[in-house]
Formats: sequence, C-alpha cells, structure tokens
Amino acid sequence: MAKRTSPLSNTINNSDNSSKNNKNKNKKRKKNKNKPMQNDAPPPPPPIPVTVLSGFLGSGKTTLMKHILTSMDHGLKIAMIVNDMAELDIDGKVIQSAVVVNKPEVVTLQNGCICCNLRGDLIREIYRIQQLGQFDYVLIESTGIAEPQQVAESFCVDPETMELAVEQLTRTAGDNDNTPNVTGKMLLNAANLDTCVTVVDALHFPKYLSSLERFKDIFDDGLDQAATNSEEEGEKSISQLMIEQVEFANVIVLNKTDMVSSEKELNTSRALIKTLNPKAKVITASHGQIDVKEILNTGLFDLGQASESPGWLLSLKEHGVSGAPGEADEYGVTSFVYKNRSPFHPFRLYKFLRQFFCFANEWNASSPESSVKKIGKDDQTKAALNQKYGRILRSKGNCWLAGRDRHIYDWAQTGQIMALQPGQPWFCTLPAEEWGISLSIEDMKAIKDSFYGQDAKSGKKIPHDFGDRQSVVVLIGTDLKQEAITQALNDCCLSEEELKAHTTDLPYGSYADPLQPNEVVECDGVRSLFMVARHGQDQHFHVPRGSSFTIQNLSLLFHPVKLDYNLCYMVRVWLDKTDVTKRGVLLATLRAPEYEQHSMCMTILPCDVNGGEMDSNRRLRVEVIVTAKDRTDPTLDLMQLCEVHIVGKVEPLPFSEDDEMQAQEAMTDEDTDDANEDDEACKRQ
Ligand SMILES: Nc1nc2c(ncn2[C@@H]2O[C@H](COP(=O)(O)OP(=O)(O)OP(=O)(O)O)[C@@H](O)[C@H]2O)c(=O)[nH]1
Repeated sequence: MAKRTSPLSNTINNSDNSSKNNKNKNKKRKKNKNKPMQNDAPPPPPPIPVTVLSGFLGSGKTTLMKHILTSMDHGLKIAMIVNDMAELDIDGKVIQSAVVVNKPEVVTLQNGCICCNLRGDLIREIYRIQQLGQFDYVLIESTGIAEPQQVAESFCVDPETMELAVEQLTRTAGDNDNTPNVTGKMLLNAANLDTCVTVVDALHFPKYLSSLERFKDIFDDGLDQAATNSEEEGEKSISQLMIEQVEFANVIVLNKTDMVSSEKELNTSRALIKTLNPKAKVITASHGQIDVKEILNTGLFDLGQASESPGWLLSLKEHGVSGAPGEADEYGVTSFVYKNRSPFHPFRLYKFLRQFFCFANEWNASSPESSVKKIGKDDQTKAALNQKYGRILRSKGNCWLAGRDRHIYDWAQTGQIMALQPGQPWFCTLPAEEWGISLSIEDMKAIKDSFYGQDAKSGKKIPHDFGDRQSVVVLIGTDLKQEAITQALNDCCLSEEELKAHTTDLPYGSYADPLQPNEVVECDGVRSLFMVARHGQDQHFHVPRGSSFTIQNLSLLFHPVKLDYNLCYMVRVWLDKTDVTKRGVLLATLRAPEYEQHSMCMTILPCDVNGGEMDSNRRLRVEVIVTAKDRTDPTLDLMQLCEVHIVGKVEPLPFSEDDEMQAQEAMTDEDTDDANEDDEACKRQ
C-alpha cells in the first residue's frame, strides 16, 4: 500500500510562506527556547492563538477546515479541536499526518457541546496543546448548535469553569507524574481567541431566517453526538441560533455561493448579514475556498466589542431614531428604531404581534407542526401582511408593558419567534446607588438624561411622568414599511386618556394580558414564579434540572362585568405533563363568582418514571365550566371571563433520588384520588 503523505507536510517544514506575524511569533518561540532559564524552570510557552469556527450543520465548516489544513499559505502547524472527529476523518488523509506529532492531535470532545458542558474540557485541551509547544495555532470547530459567545467566553473564563478545568488537570496529573501542577492563571494565559468565524449557507440563509422549526427537528442526525446533553440548544429555533451566530462573528463566510441562482439573491443575503452585524467582515466563498489569512492570525477578536457588534445594538446607540440608509437599502434590507413613552397595552400588543410571530412560551411547548399551525396564516393573508408591513426578520430592544410597570421587558424576536421576558427593574424604581457598581460617569449621565424630555414649545428640559420607562425597539427586515409599523405599534400603546388614568401600582391583571411571560421575582434570595392562565390559554412552564417548583397559591380573578349572576361557574385547574396527551392531575376546583384563593403546597420534581433526573415541561390548564342548563349567552367568551394566578417557589432540589421517587408516587396517588372525588362532585351538581 502506498504510504500516505500529508498535504501539509511541506507547509509544516516550510516557514518561508509564514506571515510576518507568524515569523515573529516563531522567532519569539525560538527565543524563548534559547533563553537561559532562571531556577532551571522552563519559560512558559507563549499563548497560542485560536480561531473558532461556528455555523449551521451542513453550512460547510468541515469543508472549510479541510481547506485550511491543506492550504499552503499559512505555514502553521495547526491543532484541531472538534466535537465529532468522524465527520472530518473521512479518509484519514487530512488528519493523520497533517496535524499529528506523536499521536493524533485532533482532539474530539464528545457527549456534549463545547459551549456548555464541555467548556472545562475545552480549556484543558487547549492548555495541553499549548504546553506541547509543537503547534502554532488551534482551530476549533464547534457544533451547529453551539453559541459562539459562550465558546468565546471560555477564553475569559469564569471562576467556576476554571475550577473545573484545574480539577480535571489535577486528576490527570494523578495518573501521570509528568503532568505539571496547574493554576487558574496558567490556564488563562494559555490561549488568545484570535478570530470568531461563522460559516453561513448562502442558499438556505434567507429561508432559515424565517423558519419556525426547531434545530433538532431538522438536523436530528447532527445532534447524535453533539447535543444529547445540550437539549436547550436543540430546542432553539433555527432562526434564533443562526442570528446569534451571525451577530457574534468577526468574519462571516457566506459559503455555497455556487448554489445561489441569482446575484440579487446573494446580495440580499449579504445585505441581511451586514445589517445584522455591520462590524463583521463578510467573505463569499464556494466550497470554503477562501484566503486562509482572512481567518487565521487576524487579531480581530475582542470580547467586549463582539458583544456590542450586533446591528440592533449599534442601531440603538448610533442612529437613535432610525437606521442610516446604506448599501443594504439597495436590496430592500432596512432597519429603524421604534420609540414610545406610553406603555404597550398587553392585549393589543399581543394581538398585533401574533399576526406575524409565535410567542416563545407557546412555541417551546408545541410540536413544530402545531407551531406553524398556530401562526396558521394562509398565503394570501401572509402576502397581505407583507404588503402592508414588509418582513420583520429581527427585532430587539426593551419595552414597557402596562400593568407590569416595575420591570423592563426584554423584547427579542428572531424569525418567527417572539419573546418578551422581564429584565431588570426600571432605574426610576431604584435609588441611584443601586443602579450598578460598574457604571461609568457617561452611563450614569445617560440614565439620568433618560428621565427627562424636552418641551415641544419652549424647548425646556422637563421630567417625564414615568421616569425612564419607555419602549425602544430596533426592527430589521426586508421592505419594512416604517410608517405602517410605527402606526400599528402606536395603536398598541395606551392612548393619552388611558395614560392619564394609568398608575404604576395597579394590581397585576388590571389590563387583559395574554402575553404570559413567566415572571420570576427574586426577593430575599427566594425565587418565586408567577403565572397567569386562562380558559383555552394554557400556561406552559419548565422545571429545570436540579430544581423543584412548589405551587403555593392559586387565586381566581373574575372579570366582574362579564359575569352573568344567573349562572354558576366552576373553574378547574389541571397540571399536565406537556409530553403526555392524556389529562393530568387536578390541582384545584375554584368556584365563582366571588374572588377565591386556594392555598396549597405541591412540589413538582423534575424526575422521570425511573426516578432519574431530567428536565420537565409542564402545563397548567384552566377549564371554566358553566353549570346552568340554559346558558343564556352563547357568545360568552370563557377566555376573557376569568384568570387564575399561580404563585410558586423555584428552589434547588432538596431531595435525594429515593425521596424524589416516593414524593412523585405519593403525589400521583393523592391527586388522582382528588380528581376522582371532584369528578363525582361535578356529576352531582
Ligand atoms: N455545492 C456546494 N457544496 C458544498 C459547499 N461547501 C460544502 N459543500 C457540501 O455540503 C455538504 C456539507 O458540508 P460540510 O463541510 O460537511 O458542512 P458542515 O458545516 O461541516 O456540516 P456538519 O459537520 O454536519 O455541521 C458536503 O457535502 C459538502 O461537500 C459549497 O460551497 N458548494
């Protein structure tokens, strides 16, 4: 059999082609090697530069990696870290001698994802490679579901991850006497993140951006290795992941250009990318054929800058009111900033947004088919909406919701998924000394300024009635009709009259509020989860691994004007497992019309039938039953009739596995009995 030769063997020995940087680096390395040692301790090798490659499954990462490894241009000895070696090791040719010194130096990190549970392993491996002193560069291929920001943060490691990595190294040292003792500082000095690259499939990019599908539903095969332990990423929508990857990169390789049918299509994709991340360098490529110097030793990465490079953030900072026209406009890609000092009426906002998007809490709990069905617009309606408003592909910002006046709500929409989550309190609700210790003088000034406006007539500075509360949202899309969207969003806000009557201390539920963000309130270290469920509007929630959720109180709030006092109402609250179709446990039967409270203590544990720990998805379902025979009003809207407020506590798991099993069994038996009793009672009525 003919001996395989490495396509890289020449480049490894041939330093003539090295870039200036690398020559200097190599000189530095040699210099370090020859330097007399103090105390006989060898000088530590210099930090090794790293490029991280992200991008969707199938976008062309492996093809690009192979191109880098076989390229003659960089003159670097590159070690590679991949999540799954099998895909790269197609014929062994590229790897076996190209990057191998004594043993294969392609490090495979399996059963997880390097942006989450393998972060410790990643740091440990980079450290080990750097200590070998035989490589000039590290190339990391992350899985399609990895979030580059999290991988990048591994290089500015948090103390917990560092501890983990040190612990692992110490354990290895136990097995092998030659392994040095390692400190956290040594690990931190082992590598520099040089460039974050995202590979984008030019053909599928626009389609994926507006996809409602979950990553794991489309790329199930690709999750075998990489995501079995990172369900959360697999649960994300394709559009969410894709936008996160594009927004964080320094260099974006728009690959597979040979598959795009027209120049216009390609330019539109490029314009979209430039709008999502104006600071990134965009390179077009076919089969990953790029000048490798564009992604190696660029020195482009800066964590602080990368976190600030998303287009929406720049739009907020730079444009203030609306996006500056640019190259992107030529292809119909536009962005603008929406601002309003009146809060959104939650019901109106929900109704408007629901025409275009699926809300994250509904989407998380449903199958992809049903998510699509929920949006459920026929082509004609979609076309009419596009005609009227354009296509909103990304929006991000903060908003003020009437009736939820204490917290800023984070507005995050990617593709067809919309999320509104409570963030930090408005600054006006806090004393200035609690605004944050790391705020600069400019930040403090900007916050104070946001409390004031200008009188339209006199131009004088006047304080806003509601402090810094306002909505500021950046919208990015194609053919956006700024006026129509602005008008529609204005119509969702409280009118002048309504605003006059509005106060920020109204009880929760003063406005019809179907947005249902699960509100986690933290007070004195206790985390409480507050939810509202209505008939026909289930409340989905998630009991995370390692914690329990205890329902403490259910209260029933009827809408008095909608009540018909000749009728008798009964409200049942069910707890279902969302992955099981049959009815779950009956938590309570509440009777109307008077307001009713139901105190209870029921702990939901995230364990499966065998007692093994897992995440749990649950659903609170409210069923309103009108028990009079002759229902006088057939149009009675049961959804609007009442709401059930549920308050619970989220805590770390206090039990052992055995206790969990027993508690779960006891809970199931008890509640099935209750449910049967209630059914009997209902029949008797
Ligand atoms: N036509 C065309 N095909 C390409 C191009 N780049 C990659 N491919 C093909 O697309 C398929 C997927 O490419 P990969 O390089 O394996 O993609 P990947 O991102 O590494 O995929 P995963 O490893 O599954 O995440 C392969 O069959 C490649 O040969 C390109 O620019 N044009």
